[in-house]
Amino acid sequence: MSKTHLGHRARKRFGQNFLHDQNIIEQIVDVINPQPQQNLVEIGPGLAALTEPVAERCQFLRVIEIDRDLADRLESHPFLQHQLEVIRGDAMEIDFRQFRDSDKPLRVFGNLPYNISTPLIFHLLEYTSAIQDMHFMLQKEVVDRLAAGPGSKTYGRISVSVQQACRVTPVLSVPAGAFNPPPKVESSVVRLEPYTENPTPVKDRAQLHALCLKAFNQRRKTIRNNLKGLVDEQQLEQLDIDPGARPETLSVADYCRISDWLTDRK
Ligand SMILES: C[S@@+](CC[C@H](N)C(=O)[O-])C[C@H]1O[C@@H](n2cnc3c(N)ncnc32)[C@H](O)[C@@H]1O
Repeated sequence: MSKTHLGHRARKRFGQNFLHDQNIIEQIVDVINPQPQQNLVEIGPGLAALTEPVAERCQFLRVIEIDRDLADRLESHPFLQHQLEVIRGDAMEIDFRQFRDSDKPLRVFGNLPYNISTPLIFHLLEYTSAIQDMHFMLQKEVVDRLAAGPGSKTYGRISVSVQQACRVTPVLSVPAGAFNPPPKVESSVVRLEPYTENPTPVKDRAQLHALCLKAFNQRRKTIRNNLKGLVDEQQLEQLDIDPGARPETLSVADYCRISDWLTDRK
């Protein structure tokens, strides 16, 4: 356990790095831009660094917190009690469709626990039809991967899967000193906006995710080799894909074409 912050010992296993820099907190809340009556959900409110200023602007919000001590604190918060619905549990197990409201599209935000940020993003991709936007603090390295285009060293499976579903915009760099305890890495805030009119539709997202896992398994190998047993060379050519290309040179649209071919073949 690390040093105390507001009387709470940060728990490593829950990825607890609490924001304490008021200037950065204000910048993040400005980026989220919460409005009265909006349907907001925060993942990992912790000691309410973002919760308080967001609740001030939107009047009511739901928060999902796994740490029982922190959930207790939030439920008895001196001035937020009536503005919060505290959901105790693991965000990875939450069906976000339950928060859908036909008049108020869901907005999700959070300073995410870095130890589960990638699986959590994949979990949230299952609910993009119910979500208007997401703002997350992540390791800078993860934000770079989310935003990377083909040909870049950081372009990989998560870039393809997330960019297929969402517009990705890195919005703010945050130094380690803004947190208590400071993480060992740099952080960034990213905005993810699920497409309403998708420029790269795909028939089955689970198929696309499985395909990308295989395609990027060995980055030095060609796409022909990585997809051996799944798609043969001739088929790749028919799909207008060079079988000798490396996985990081294929576009999101290329992966969607292969994925749809696999789906149709089932
Ligand atoms: C990086 S801290 C951020 C805390 C606070 N929002 C802030 O910015 O100071 C991550 C928070 O997520 C909570 N958390 C960790 N794993 C979680 C999970 N699976 N589901 C929900 N909350 C989780 C932690 O207990 C902690 O409060």
